[in-house]
Amino acid sequence: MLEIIIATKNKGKIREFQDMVGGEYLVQSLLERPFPDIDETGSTFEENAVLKAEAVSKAWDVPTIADDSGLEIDTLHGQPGIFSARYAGPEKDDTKNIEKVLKELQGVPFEKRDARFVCVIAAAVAGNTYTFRGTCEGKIALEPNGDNGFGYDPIFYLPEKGRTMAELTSDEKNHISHRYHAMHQLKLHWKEIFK
Ligand SMILES: O=c1nc[nH]c2c1ncn2[C@H]1C[C@H](O)[C@@H](COP(=O)(O)OP(=O)(O)OP(=O)(O)O)O1
Ligand SMILES: [Mg+2]
Repeated sequence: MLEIIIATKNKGKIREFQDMVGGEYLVQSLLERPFPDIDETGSTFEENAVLKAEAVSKAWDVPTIADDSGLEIDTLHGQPGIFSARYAGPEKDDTKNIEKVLKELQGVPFEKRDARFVCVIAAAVAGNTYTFRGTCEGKIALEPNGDNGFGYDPIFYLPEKGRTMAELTSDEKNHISHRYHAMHQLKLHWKEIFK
């Protein structure tokens, strides 16, 4: 079976990639293929995704995809953006990150709470690297709801669904998410990249 590495230890991402890529490929993550933490020193999602994908593909010599993603909030001028994982501190605590967002948005009315999830996937294969971007538009809810998914899902409200991302089934999320849209772009180019 062909192998592909998903260059992350984030269990939420791993689950979603396994659902989206699994089947034809043996999908491995950095839980099975250990790798030291990679400093995300880039200033864009693209730069960080490339850093992660190239470091891991060089070390293991296996086709690798990496995901750099985050939440952009309009009234915060796009913050936390590439700093989403460590917004409330270095421990990458989802609950604390959510609390910080809700605090920053205290008193901001619903119509001014527009936000989007952004996902950039970098694919590093045989010395070449490609990036694909996907987004998902929504609103920051007034309080958390639901316990599916990960990260900021409990406060990411989807007006057309009438629910937060964390209230969707994984199957529903995997058909509308920023990660799905980035993955869809990658799949359109899959044969050229993974030949
Ligand atoms: O579907 C999502 N639903 C909710 N929240 C999400 C999602 N996608 C990204 N996010 C948030 C989580 C984290 O706060 C940040 C990603 O940060 P990011 O650096 O890409 O990931 P990470 O450090 O957890 O793992 P790694 O870099 O090893 O892949 O954005
Ligand atoms: Mg990270």
